[in-house]
Amino acid sequence: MSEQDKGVAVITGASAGIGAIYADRLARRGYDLVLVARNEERLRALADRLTRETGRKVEPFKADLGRKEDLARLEARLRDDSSITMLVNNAGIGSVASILKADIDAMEAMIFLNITALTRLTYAVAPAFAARGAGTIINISSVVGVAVEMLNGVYSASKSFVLSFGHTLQRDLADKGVRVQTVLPGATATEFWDVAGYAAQKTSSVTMSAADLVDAALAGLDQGERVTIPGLQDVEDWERWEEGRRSISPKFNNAKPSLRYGLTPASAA
Ligand SMILES: NC(=O)C1=CN([C@@H]2O[C@H](COP(=O)(O)OP(=O)(O)OC[C@H]3O[C@@H](n4cnc5c(N)ncnc54)[C@H](OP(=O)(O)O)[C@@H]3O)[C@@H](O)[C@H]2O)C=CC1
Ligand SMILES: N[C@@H](C=O)C(=O)O
Repeated sequence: MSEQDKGVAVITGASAGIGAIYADRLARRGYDLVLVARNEERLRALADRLTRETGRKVEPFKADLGRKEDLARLEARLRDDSSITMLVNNAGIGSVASILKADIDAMEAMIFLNITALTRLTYAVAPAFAARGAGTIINISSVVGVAVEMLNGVYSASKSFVLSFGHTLQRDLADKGVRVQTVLPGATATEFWDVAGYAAQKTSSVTMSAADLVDAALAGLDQGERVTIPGLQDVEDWERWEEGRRSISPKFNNAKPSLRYGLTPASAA
């Protein structure tokens, strides 16, 4: 790999929305690309345009990450291709339905794509990056991973998983030369909302463009942020939240239940 060569970025969910913008921006930053999604026609059109405009090598990789066989093909590629230097775990679907309206099979499929696929792809690439002492993993979570009551509960919980998983990846990979960034988009104007069942959100005054979202997320990566929340205006709000979470953590484990439960500890009985 030459000095200007950034290697290959694998982007899941690259046929539309946030993933397609990552593809554009990373090609312009000098990455060759592997673009993953189900819609091959869209992937090819994007790959042709980016190759024409940037001269980078761009490969469409048709895969339904909701299917184990397709996921396994991509896992193998991530394990075996030493030119891969970045994974953007972006593919995901959402819903606005409450538990009384949502279909359980659709929820299971969402869990598989948003959690299982993202986890398996990370587990495939992380040992290779750690062995090479370099690599970047970008996981797309959501602000609803924190503001969990805002959308469908399974969707929000899946994004809380991505945020928690990111914290421990950062802990486990910190001294291995592997960067891990977790991105929490707020409402962003993409087809996500057509799939989720609330298309009107795309034109709301608080909704960000996918271009602004990705440009801010990449600026956050450049600044060394581990968690990037493009819409949050004051980063101290996040820092206070994190400080609260970290300061309560050492207080949870205790051999005795709290006095507020009024129990006589078993050890004294
Ligand atoms: N838009 C928003 O407001 C927010 C989005 N996010 C997150 O951002 C990420 C990207 O979403 P966004 O760009 O908005 O949504 P889009 O619907 O615009 O894009 C989703 C992408 O994922 C791909 N995809 C969906 N299902 C599968 C599958 N089974 N296998 C492979 N690829 C799949 C789609 O391609 P194809 O159909 O061709 O397979 C598409 O490329 C998601 O993880 C989402 O949860 C987070 C917060 C807010
Ligand atoms: N983050 C968006 C969805 O995940 C939202 O804010 O609605």
